[in-house]
Amino acid sequence: CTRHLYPLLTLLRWPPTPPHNQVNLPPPNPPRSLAVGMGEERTEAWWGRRAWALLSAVRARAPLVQCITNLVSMDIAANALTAAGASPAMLHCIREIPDFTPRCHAVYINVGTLSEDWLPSMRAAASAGRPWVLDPVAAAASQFRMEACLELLALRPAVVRGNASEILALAARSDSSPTFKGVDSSHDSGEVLQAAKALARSSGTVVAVSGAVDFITDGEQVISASNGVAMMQKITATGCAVTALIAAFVGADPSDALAAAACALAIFGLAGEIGMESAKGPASLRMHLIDALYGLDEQTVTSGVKIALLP
Ligand SMILES: Nc1ncnc2c1ncn2[C@@H]1O[C@H](COP(=O)(O)OP(=O)(O)OP(=O)(O)O)[C@@H](O)[C@H]1O
Ligand SMILES: Cc1ncsc1CCO
Ligand SMILES: [Mg+2]
Repeated sequence: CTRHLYPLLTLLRWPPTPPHNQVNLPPPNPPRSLAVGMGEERTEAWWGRRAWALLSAVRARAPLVQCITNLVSMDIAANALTAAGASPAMLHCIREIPDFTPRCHAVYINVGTLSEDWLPSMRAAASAGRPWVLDPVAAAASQFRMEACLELLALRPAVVRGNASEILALAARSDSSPTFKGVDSSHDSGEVLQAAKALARSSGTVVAVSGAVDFITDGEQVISASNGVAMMQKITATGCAVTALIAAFVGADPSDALAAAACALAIFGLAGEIGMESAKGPASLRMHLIDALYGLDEQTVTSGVKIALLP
């Protein structure tokens, strides 16, 4: 009898669904800040404890991270987030943003395969009131892309993470670099520190430059994170994946985006170092890095991350 009843109930729209505007859940509770020991001197040991506290918070809180990211990176970003304990959702349809984005702990926006169709979704998600993180892939590729990045930047991401060339182009607001190499960097991270600081100050966000050493700045303080292996550059979209991880860390504790970005970069690099012990090349490093991220324990993180506040 119930077999026949169900189609009938569906036709009668029973049970009734609430009106559209009541389907929205309230935004997630603001996570409890992990800002313990904030007054203490930020020694290497302090950073080790902080990195472990943040990774533990991601595992415990499983922050929901909406990712509007490029088509190349979707798989590695979703897998890195899941291995770290976060909950990724690759949604980019503008019709879904009013319902879905307010429920997220953080939003990740990446312009790697930008199109006119996706830009309105990026604007809407960045404006939804959730903490969000920008990856300005190949910012200097075209005038359209540079203008899109600058427009998104004006919507105040908590963190912008790019490679050295991307940060340099954004800081100069210029898409006409003679050394432009597409999604890859033609500069070292250390070369663009002043540009990163200037960009952080002018945009009011934390800026992270990845490379052999990652630098993270709010325009005043500069933090270095020196984990990672060069082979990570030979896996496409590792930069996109680490920006997604930064979004998860910000989602787990939005109170200190500078620390969240530094710890996410160091932890991702540490997973790369451990992964490299078993890898034979880029393809197996990709797999072992994700395994290592999943398996990190307290001892490995507290003794393995290399984070320092520059004088
Ligand atoms: N020479 C290196 N030594 C150690 N780690 C590195 C090196 N170069 C990059 N990394 C690490 O690799 C990751 C990706 O950084 P990278 O600067 O290559 O990003 P990206 O150019 O934006 O990458 P993609 O566009 O492919 O996503 C970061 O975690 C970074 O710390
Ligand atoms: C290869 C590539 N092209 C656009 S995005 C992307 C992934 C690395 O940034
Ligand atoms: Mg990149």
